[in-house]
Amino acid sequence: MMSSPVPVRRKNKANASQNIKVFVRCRPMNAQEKAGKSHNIVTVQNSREVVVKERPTDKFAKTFTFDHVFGQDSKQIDVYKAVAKNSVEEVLNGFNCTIFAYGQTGTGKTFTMEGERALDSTTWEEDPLAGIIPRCVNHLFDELRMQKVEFTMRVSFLELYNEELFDLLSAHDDFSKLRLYEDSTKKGSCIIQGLEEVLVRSKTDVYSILEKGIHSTTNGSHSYECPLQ
Ligand SMILES: Nc1ncnc2c1ncn2[C@@H]1O[C@H](COP(=O)(O)OP(=O)(O)OP(=O)(O)O)[C@@H](O)[C@H]1O
Repeated sequence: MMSSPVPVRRKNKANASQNIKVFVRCRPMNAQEKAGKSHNIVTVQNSREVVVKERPTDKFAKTFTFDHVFGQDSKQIDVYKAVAKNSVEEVLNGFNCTIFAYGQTGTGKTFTMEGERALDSTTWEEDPLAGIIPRCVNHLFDELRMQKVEFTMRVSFLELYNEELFDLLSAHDDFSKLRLYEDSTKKGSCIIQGLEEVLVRSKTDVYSILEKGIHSTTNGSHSYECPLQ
């Protein structure tokens, strides 16, 4: 079993001291690990703690505490509700939020952020396997439609691979135009110059951008960051 921590940076007026949250999601063993008779080194002790024991015979174990721990049977909807739902609401209140999935290859970042498509499901929206990104989009558009406000939404999709930046929505193959700067006017922010920003009008627009971006990834591997602004 491996773990994939998902820290969430939040600016919350009411709780400004707690603007970063760290979650861990443990994925089930895959077929190869089962066939190889691998053993779990991580046990979910309760909703906040994992216990790591490198070998089953080890006497000593280390306990790590997080804001929330998701076990191997956790559902996409429950991860969304605990990790991202509040951030979407904060974005709608004018705050910037980032949801960042971190973990070694094969730990479940793509599964958590993007999700998968169940065979019998026609849209991202109804899909129980949809991850955090399509669920955020769904939530944002539903809320904005209910509030009947005028809005503009632009989407960028960026991959950081082997310390290089790739614009997944760019029509050109020349990635050298992408440059990363610290934003001197906003503390803690950065600017990616040259990054494509696509205007979107509906959930469907975003889902097709998501599909397009996924097809452009290097190796199908991602470093996932989902900035909500
Ligand atoms: N919570 C989960 N429940 C069931 N299967 C999962 C879960 N998390 C990951 N998997 C499965 O594990 C495999 C690896 O997951 P995934 O591709 O999301 O990893 P990753 O961290 O994005 O890897 P990489 O960095 O190489 O892109 C996939 O086949 C995925 O379906």
